[in-house]
Amino acid sequence: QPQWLRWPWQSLGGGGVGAITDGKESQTSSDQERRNNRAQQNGKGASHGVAPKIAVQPSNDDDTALGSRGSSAASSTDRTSSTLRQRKPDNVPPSTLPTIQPPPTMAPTAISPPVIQEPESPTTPKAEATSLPQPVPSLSLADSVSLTMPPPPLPSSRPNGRIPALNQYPAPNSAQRARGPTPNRCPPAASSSSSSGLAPPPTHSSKPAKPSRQVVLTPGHSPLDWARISGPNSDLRGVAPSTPYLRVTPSMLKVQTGRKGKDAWMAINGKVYNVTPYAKFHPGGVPELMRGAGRDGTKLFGEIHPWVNYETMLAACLVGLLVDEPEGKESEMDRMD
Ligand code: HEM
Repeated sequence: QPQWLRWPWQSLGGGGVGAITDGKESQTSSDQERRNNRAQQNGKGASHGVAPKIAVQPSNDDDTALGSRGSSAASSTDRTSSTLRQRKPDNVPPSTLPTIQPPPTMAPTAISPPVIQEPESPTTPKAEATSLPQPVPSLSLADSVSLTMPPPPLPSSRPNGRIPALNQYPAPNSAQRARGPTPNRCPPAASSSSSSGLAPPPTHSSKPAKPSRQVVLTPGHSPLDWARISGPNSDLRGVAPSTPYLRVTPSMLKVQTGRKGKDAWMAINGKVYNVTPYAKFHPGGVPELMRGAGRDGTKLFGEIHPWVNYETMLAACLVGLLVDEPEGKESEMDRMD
């Protein structure tokens, strides 16, 4: 076995340290230094306490020994493989050769050859990248026209040909619109006729504000309180629980006025409700609600607040359906009148 292949413990010279050399390399001295640094980094990275370390010493007589082989092309070709190969030196004495130090825990016969990988270190020179620049795509405005998304369709291309009208908010039948504009947001035309201030000019699109006719409800009678007690499982009809929905005639409705110990029934759109439990929760007050008691309040209700969802609010109070008077009964009632 040649001396240059022996491991340190095989008692080469230099204090029992074996030698590996880069041997017939074809680099300049600066290339050699870079490669040496890399080899030392690889030795650290690959060791992790297991793989043997490699310490490569520069061989200054490479160029003289190799002569014309020291071209840059040959150098770049050998660069990757030079750290993996162990080459026989030409004229280098053993004491100046690179050394391998096995980890102390490994037995001499169990040592595998050092594996050195090319590092991905950012310090590694990447001269090839700069010598082969990537073509940069041109980004002129004219070129990008065909690459970009088409513009959105114009408003005139809407299916019904109409743009959603923002002036339709709030909805025409909403409470906000019925109450008029928000106070201090759009002053009346009379006060804004002067050009002072930042208020926009009057639009004349909304009615003048009506004074609210809502009353102050007694504690425990807020809309939330009503929602709580009139839930889906509530029965506030005021009739026997097993009673089916009634067919309520006008004569039956007429006596349910809320007076003389009778509950107040009110018909709205063909349904008859017992509004007595709701009376103290009515934001318009009890007397206003009682205007529709004992009769068909559909017209009255619709004139004041057609947006109110009475069907949901009074579901627990539904007594039955308003039906026509039977023929005989009607004639009898007419006679009584
Ligand atoms: C036909 C009989 C009724 C009359 C005469 C009447 C009258 C009124 C009045 C004058 C107001 C005040 C409106 C305002 O703020 O200026 C009002 C508000 C209200 N009423 Fe009635 N009401 C009747 C039936 C009902 C019924 C059956 C319900 C419920 C199911 C109801 C629910 C409400 C609600 C929720 C409000 C507040 C509306 C809001 O703030 O937008 N009303 N009502």
